[in-house]
Amino acid sequence: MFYYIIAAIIILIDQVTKWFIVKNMQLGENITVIENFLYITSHRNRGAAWGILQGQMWFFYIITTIVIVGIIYYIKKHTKENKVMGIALGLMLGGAIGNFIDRLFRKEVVDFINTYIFSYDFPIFNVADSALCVGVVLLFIHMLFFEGKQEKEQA
Ligand SMILES: CCC[C@@H]1OC(=O)[C@@H](C)C[C@H](C)CCCCC(=O)CCC[C@@H](CC)/C=C/C=C(\COC)CC[C@@H](O)[C@@H](O)C[C@H](O)CNC1=O
Repeated sequence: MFYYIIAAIIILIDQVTKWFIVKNMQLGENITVIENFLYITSHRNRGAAWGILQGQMWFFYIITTIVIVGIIYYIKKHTKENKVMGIALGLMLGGAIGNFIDRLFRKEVVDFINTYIFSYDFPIFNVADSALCVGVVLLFIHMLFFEGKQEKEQA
């Protein structure tokens, strides 16, 4: 249950930040937060990461539904003993639903976090993307660490 609360908090923060950007910024408007590193830019993306598959909304609905069902199944099945796994899945669930809401009601995703990592202009993203990425990374770290530990115990 606790992991769904993490997802709900992510969805809330994601939707509130997107609502704020849509309400208070013109499309393309740019606010400098940290010169040459972090900007808030009002941006829209009708695709997935790096703008791939522009406009393929049905594809995104299907994939996101599969992702959401898969995460809920995993939360039910595998998070009795794995708290870290549960937190990772909760973050991913919140992120997936956050972008799903945008795709359903706006037919595009609102992005606004514009960073330059080592002067590479990383694609503009949002809170939902961040939660998805942190969740994915956490899941990999946990699987690497936990699987390793399990094998050691069994060995
Ligand atoms: C984060 C997944 C993208 C997110 O997937 C989702 O919604 C999921 C739930 C549904 C998708 C239809 C299915 C996954 C597609 C896989 C994918 O795309 C490969 C991703 C790799 C990933 C490593 C884990 C890179 C990261 C990139 C970015 C995130 O940087 C923090 C740049 C984000 C910007 O391009 C921004 O414009 C994107 C826009 O917000 C819409 N977001 C999505 O489609």
